[in-house]
Amino acid sequence: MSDTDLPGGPPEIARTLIEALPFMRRYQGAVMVIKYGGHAMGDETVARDFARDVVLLKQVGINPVVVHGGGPQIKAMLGRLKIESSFVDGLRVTDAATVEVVEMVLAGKINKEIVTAIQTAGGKAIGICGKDGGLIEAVKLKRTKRDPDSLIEEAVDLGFVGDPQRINTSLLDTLRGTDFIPVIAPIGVGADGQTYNINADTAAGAIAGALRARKLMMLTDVRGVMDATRNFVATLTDTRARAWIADGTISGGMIPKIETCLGAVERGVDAAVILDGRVPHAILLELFTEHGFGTQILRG
Ligand SMILES: Nc1ncnc2c1ncn2[C@@H]1O[C@H](COP(=O)(O)OP(=O)(O)O)[C@@H](O)[C@H]1O
Ligand SMILES: CC(=O)N[C@@H](CCC(=O)OP(=O)(O)O)C(=O)O
Repeated sequence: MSDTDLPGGPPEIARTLIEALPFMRRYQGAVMVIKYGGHAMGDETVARDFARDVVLLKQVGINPVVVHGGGPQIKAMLGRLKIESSFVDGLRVTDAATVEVVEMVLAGKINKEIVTAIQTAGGKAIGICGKDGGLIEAVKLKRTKRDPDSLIEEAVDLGFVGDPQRINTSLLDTLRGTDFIPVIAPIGVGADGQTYNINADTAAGAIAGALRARKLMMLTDVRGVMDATRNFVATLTDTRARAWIADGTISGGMIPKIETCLGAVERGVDAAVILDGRVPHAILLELFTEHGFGTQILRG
């Protein structure tokens, strides 16, 4: 039997593994923060593949840290409980009843589902939220909006939406030398014990910055960042990103995502990438191929 009888068979698999080798060597021991968005985790097969990818990273000596969202799942639970919800610039306005549901869904249900998926894929995972070990110290997020008529900056009250002030990495540092993969729900805690709902992108960026991660990967439900004509862009600079936010090319949930990536590279993360988590093995394609897979956010 010749190689041509084996389309996508052993020779191609071997080539793929060989191509991955230099990247595996380059990333040996590196911390990779993976933001796993609520939209990216919808499908059961994709969720299983995600877990397998994370286990593979750990197996080859990389240190994945998973920070997850769960916006659609929070929406569904709030709907069942008949609690109304609204968003300002991609952030959920969070009152006392809402923050309770957010914590239940994120730190309870979703966090443990991801832990179970990783364990089922043969890895070891430990699920925590920003309260555990005082991981994410937060304060109430301050937001202002300019009134288009008077041009005066007005305060917008988002309720219990948190702004991470300090990331206590000691628990994550301890886990780094072990087999355990941390899975983090974006719930923060105030000095007074108040629970805060933190946008998962923001939490992932703060954690990636504090850990000086090699890469921050933001898994979402689009190919990457799209320009005004809806074409995929492979790289996006700071200046262009800000212009596109101002003219509406980038909107909604993509705004905190881009702001987070910009903040992370400023804080010393080598690369921040937005990629399609619905594509099977998106993480492996990003890390172990020459051209990567998503939109890379750059300074300048
Ligand atoms: N320029 C843009 N390029 C890509 N997506 C965009 C853009 N502007 C807005 N979006 C929206 O941002 C969404 C991703 O943000 P979000 O829904 O918060 O995802 P996640 O739940 O994964 O965090 C996309 O589904 C898309 O509708
Ligand atoms: C303040 C704020 O908006 N918090 C988010 C937290 C979850 C999240 O960010 O989930 P995704 O990554 O799936 O969008 C929320 O309540 O939906």
